[in-house]
Amino acid sequence: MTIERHDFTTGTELAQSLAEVVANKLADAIATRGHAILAVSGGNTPIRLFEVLSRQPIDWNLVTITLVDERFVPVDHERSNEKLVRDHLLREHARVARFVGLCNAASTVNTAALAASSRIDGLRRPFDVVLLGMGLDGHTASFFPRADRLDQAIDPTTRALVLPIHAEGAGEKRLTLTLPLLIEAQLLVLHIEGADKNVVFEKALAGDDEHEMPIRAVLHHARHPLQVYYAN
Ligand SMILES: O=C1O[C@H](COP(=O)(O)O)[C@@H](O)[C@H](O)[C@H]1O
Repeated sequence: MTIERHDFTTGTELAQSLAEVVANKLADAIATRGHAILAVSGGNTPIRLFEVLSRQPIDWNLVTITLVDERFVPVDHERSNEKLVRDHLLREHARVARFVGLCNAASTVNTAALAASSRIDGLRRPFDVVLLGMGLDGHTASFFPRADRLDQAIDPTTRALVLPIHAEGAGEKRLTLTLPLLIEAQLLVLHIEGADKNVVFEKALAGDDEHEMPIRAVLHHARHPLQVYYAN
């Protein structure tokens, strides 16, 4: 496992620096392959980053944005990661990007996962940029400790793309991209803010049990150095 750590005094400085790095990577992909793919996390941490990123002057009409995970709620629900992306990232210059969500009007999380798998299967791999977050329980994407499908979700050899997943600590049922899609990203970023998350991250580095702290599956299998962006 190789980690490259980037520490910042404030979340604002982090957002500015990371937004430029992500935009440059997307612009490189556009120059080389004609389009770029960005997969982002939900939750609260990326809001400031999304807003700075949305103002980066790149060819957003050639960028596809998707999610690493989603809560199985209506897409206009306050806890929807899609809503977060629509409100904070798909605006300014980035409003013209193509968005591929994980939720649809499916009546069950299983059928939503099947539909999302076929949409994700249509995207070029490896993704150019994957932005991960981490919860205080050591989850990333929707790889929660004790989740019902955690074994398959963090299997680096699984052929599944999107899984329905449920865990006690996760609130609603979830949809998650599986580990292979994340670890093969050309630029893989873990974005964490706050001293409490830093403590959790140090604990993850100090142990091996991926079921206890599923973020370790990313640490163990990332194909390129994991870029850790941290602000107090
Ligand atoms: O539930 C989720 O939580 C994590 C971390 O969120 P945060 O609010 O602590 O930043 C997030 O990475 C994930 O995408 C989201 O679904």
